[in-house]
Amino acid sequence: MAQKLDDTKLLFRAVIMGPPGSGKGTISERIARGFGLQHLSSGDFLRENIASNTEAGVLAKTYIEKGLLVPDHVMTRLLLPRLEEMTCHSWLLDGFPRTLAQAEALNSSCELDLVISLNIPLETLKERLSHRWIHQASGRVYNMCFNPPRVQGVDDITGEPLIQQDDDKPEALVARLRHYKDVAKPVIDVYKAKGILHTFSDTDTDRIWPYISSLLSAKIPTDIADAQRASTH
Ligand SMILES: Nc1ncnc2c1ncn2[C@@H]1O[C@H](COP(=O)(O)OP(=O)(O)OP(=O)(O)O)[C@@H](O)[C@H]1O
Ligand SMILES: Nc1nc2c(ncn2[C@H]2C[C@H](O)[C@@H](COP(=O)(O)OP(=O)(O)O)O2)c(=O)[nH]1
Repeated sequence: MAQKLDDTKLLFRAVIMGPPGSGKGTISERIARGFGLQHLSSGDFLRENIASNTEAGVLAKTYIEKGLLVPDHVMTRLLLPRLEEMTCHSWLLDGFPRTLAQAEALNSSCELDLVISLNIPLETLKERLSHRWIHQASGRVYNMCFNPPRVQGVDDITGEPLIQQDDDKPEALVARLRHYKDVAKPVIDVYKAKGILHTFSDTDTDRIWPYISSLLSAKIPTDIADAQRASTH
């Protein structure tokens, strides 16, 4: 159940998990908009730290550039203080935890209400990522079929060129998806054992979304959603 801080404030904490391309970013945006949860993306947070040259950002960059996960102690040192600042907010974490060690660290710092796991067929992931283009500075994501930019090849907001990440290219994908499975399995098992895991399987985000939306409507009391929407707008 949502954690009660005082007589008036209820908080809701959720995690969204899934392999690269499963729609975490797309669905997180819809949840943030529809239910007022603050969307915290580990990738965006790392990019902000890299852009502002923080000590952790400089260190993280050396791993990301090699296509490696950032070490657990760096991630937890970055993310947990950020979550501790959010004591008055309901949030949705995207991209963290990715490993068992990260899940254990998160577990000792807060209690989660819900974990959404996206289980999308491999062929669909390959197809989607081969069409994914991003605006590198902001992390804004486009798909040339699903949500294309207004002008082909350029970011809607800045007009800067879009790029395709090397690890979204077909030759890197299969290894990346296999690696995700190996690392995520024990994390998923932990949340399953806690009884907070909800798994969604389909080839289309638009078909999954109504189920996620009704789950959240049932789990998030209306007064939390209203209060969160009011505080984020
Ligand atoms: N929880 C984490 N633990 C370790 N490294 C992380 C974590 N989150 C992000 N990273 C690092 O930052 C990079 C960018 O993360 P981001 O989530 O934006 O993209 P991604 O790995 O391409 O995944 P996805 O396609 O699922 O969004 C990752 O490739 C990884 O190196
Ligand atoms: N064709 C198609 N593309 C989709 C669908 N849902 C999301 N996408 C696109 C948006 C992105 O370009 C790409 C991956 O989605 P994302 O939200 O970035 O996923 P994730 O890597 O954060 O998990 O796929 C979908 O349902 N169909």
